Amino acid sequence: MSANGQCAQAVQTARAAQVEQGEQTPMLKITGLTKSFTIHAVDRRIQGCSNIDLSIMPGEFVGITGRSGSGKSTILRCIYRTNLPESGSILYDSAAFGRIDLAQATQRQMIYLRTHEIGYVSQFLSVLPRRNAYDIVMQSAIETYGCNAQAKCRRETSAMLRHFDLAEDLWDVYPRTFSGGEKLRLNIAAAMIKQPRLLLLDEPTASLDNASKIKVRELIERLKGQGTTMLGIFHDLEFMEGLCDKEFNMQEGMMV
Ligand SMILES: Nc1ncnc2c1ncn2[C@@H]1O[C@H](COP(=O)(O)OP(=O)(O)OP(=O)(O)O)[C@@H](O)[C@H]1O
Repeated sequence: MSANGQCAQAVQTARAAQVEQGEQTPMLKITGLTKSFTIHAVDRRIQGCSNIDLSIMPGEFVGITGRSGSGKSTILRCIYRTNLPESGSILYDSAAFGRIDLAQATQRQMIYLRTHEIGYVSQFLSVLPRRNAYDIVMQSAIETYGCNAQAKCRRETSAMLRHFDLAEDLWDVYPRTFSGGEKLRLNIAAAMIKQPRLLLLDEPTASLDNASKIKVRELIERLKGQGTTMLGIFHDLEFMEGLCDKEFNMQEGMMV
């Protein structure tokens, strides 16, 4: 068994003991998270988020709302570590590493977690060069099911692309030319095929029509049913209704 496999087994045993003793720990516990940005060109400091405390239990769906620029995405980017937190801790209950502070984790640990445990869907697709739409989702499937399960990966990839109504004549096209909604649907398909333990959703319905929003909602409900823990930012309050277990509002970098 690999080192990661042994580590994951030890973590599972410890977790089972906790559940037996009725001490379920949060999947994510953020304490005092602060992040500001320095814009050197104008010698200015801009507050992203300030002194954020937030706990999410396993399987919970937590929603964050708030005005544009209030710091919502900064929190998600600190968890995913595309922003390096300035202070505070982000304790994540990892399957492979046990309790790990994402604010302090190494790059190698973060790459492992992004590949296997933590998914991120943003309103923007970071397009990979020379990868067509099918290959992008297929790559996520291979990372999930392994390269020995090619047939299953192909089946799941096609099913996911069809679920999000991505026209088959776009499957072999580089997504650089896609519309905003097509890019977003592809992004969601690639993230959701992984069935991550923790899914971060940064306005996943921003440029979708109603039919696509319903499909996103269906998939979120399915993931929730499977026990995926989710933290999502939404402007569309109607979409959030009945979906979130807890809801927080951000104002000027603080959670209220
Ligand atoms: N990389 C960066 N460099 C400089 N300033 C940044 C950077 N990222 C975010 N900010 C600033 O931090 C503040 C919070 O940004 P953030 O993206 O978290 O807001 P938001 O609430 O997600 O907004 P929106 O709803 O419009 O996406 C904003 O004032 C923004 O200009």
